[in-house]
Amino acid sequence: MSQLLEQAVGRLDRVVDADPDLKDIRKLLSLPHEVIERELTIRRDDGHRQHARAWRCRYNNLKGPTKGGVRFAASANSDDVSRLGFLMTLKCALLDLPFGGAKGAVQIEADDLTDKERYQLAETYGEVFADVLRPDNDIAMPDTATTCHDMEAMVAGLRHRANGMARGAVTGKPEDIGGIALRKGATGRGAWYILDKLSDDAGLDVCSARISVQGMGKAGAAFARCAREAGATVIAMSDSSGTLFDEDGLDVEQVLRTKADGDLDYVEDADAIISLPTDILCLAAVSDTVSESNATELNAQFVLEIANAAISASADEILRNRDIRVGPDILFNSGGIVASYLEWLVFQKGRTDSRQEQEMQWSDRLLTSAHSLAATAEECEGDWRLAAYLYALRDLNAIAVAQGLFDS
Ligand SMILES: NC(=O)c1ccc[n+]([C@@H]2O[C@H](COP(=O)([O-])OP(=O)(O)OC[C@H]3O[C@@H](n4cnc5c(N)ncnc54)[C@H](O)[C@@H]3O)[C@@H](O)[C@H]2O)c1
Repeated sequence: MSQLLEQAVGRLDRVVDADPDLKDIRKLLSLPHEVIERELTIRRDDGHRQHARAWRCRYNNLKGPTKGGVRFAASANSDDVSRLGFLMTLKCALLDLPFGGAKGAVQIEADDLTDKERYQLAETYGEVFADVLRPDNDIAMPDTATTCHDMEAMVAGLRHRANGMARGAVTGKPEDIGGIALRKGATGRGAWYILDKLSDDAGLDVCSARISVQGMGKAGAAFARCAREAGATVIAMSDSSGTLFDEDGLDVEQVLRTKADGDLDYVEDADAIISLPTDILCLAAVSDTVSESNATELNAQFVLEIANAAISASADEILRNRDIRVGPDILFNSGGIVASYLEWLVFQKGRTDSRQEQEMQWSDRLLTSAHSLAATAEECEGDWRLAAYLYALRDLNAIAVAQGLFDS
C-alpha cells in the first residue's frame, strides 16, 4: 500500500479500538476498489503534443455509484488520489448520501495552460474516462483548481464518446447545462453553517470570534465571507504567496477583489498564518498543512479542516493533547458534496426543486450529520475526528453485513 493511503487508513485503528465490531469493515476499506491510470494527450497552442498521467480512483461503492472531484495539479499521483477517494467514501457515509467515494486527477501544471488548452484538458479527461463516468457508476465534480467551466468541457468530452448520460455523470456544471445555483460556494458556506450549529458543543461564540483563513480559493473565500457577514472578525487570510493580517479585522470583500486584480500586499509569508494567535483557524488550502513538525506552533482554540487531510494523524494527537479541538474534513467540507447530490437528483428526477427547497434539503442534511457527529462524540470524549469516523464506519459496516460480505 502507498504511504498517504496507508496513513489515512491507519486512522481507522483508533475506530476499531473504540468499536471492535468494525474490524472487518476496516479491512475491507484498506484498499481501493479500482484505480484507473490512463494517458491523456492535449495539443498545446504552439502545436506540440503534451502527455499527462490521469487517474480515476473508485474507492468503494458499497453505498452506490462512486462520486468525487477531479483536480489538475502538478503534484497529483495515484497514492494521493486513492487517499482522497478513501476520505470521500467516509464523507458520503457520514452524510448518509447514496454514493461511494471516488477521486480523479491529472498530473499537470494547470496555471501554464491557456483557456483553450485548459478546455481541451477537461474535455479530454471526459473522453478518456467516458467508459467509467456515468450517473449510475461514477460521477465527477470540481476540486482543487477546477471550476464549473472545466465540468462543462468534461460533459462535452463524454458526449464525444457517445456517453448519452453526460450531464448526470458530472456535477458542479454551469446552470445553463443542468447545474444548480446552490453549488457555488457551498463548501465554504457549509463549513460556516456546521460550525455555527455546533458552536455550543465546541464552546465557541463564533459570531464574535477572531478567525484566520488559510486559502483564498473557492472554499476559503466563501467561508471568510460567511464569517464576516455573521459578525466575526477575520484577522488573517493567506494564499500560496503570503499572509495578510489586521488585528482589527480585514475587509474580506476588499481583500478578495484585490486578489482578483493580483495586487495583494502581504505582510508575512504563507506559512505564518499557522502560528498566529486566533480563536478559529480554518485550513482551506491544501492537504498536509499541519504535521508533527508544526502542530506545536498552532495558537488557536479550534481548527477547522476544509482542505482534505489538512492535519496528519500524529498532528491530530498533538492537538488533542493540547486541548485544541479539530473540526474534521469529512464533515466540515461536506457542503459541496451535498449540493452535488442535489444536482445529481435533478438529473435523476427530471425536474428541479425551487432554490428555497434545495436550500432546505441542503441545510437539513448538514444539520442531521452535525447532530449525528455531536451525539457520537459523547462516546469519544468529545473527539470529533473519532466520532465522524466511527459514525461513517458503522454505516458502511451495516451495509456490508446486510450484503453478506463478511463471514459470520
Ligand atoms: N471547493 C470545494 O467544493 C471543496 C470541497 C471539498 C474539499 N475541498 C478542499 O478544500 C481545499 C481548497 O479547495 P478550493 O476549491 O478552495 O481550491 P482552490 O484551488 O479554489 O483554492 C486553493 C487556495 O489555496 C491556496 N494555497 C495553496 N497553497 C497554499 C499555501 N501553502 N498556503 C496558503 N494558501 C495556499 C491557493 O492560493 C488558493 O487560494 C482543497 O484541499 C480541496 O480539496 C474543496
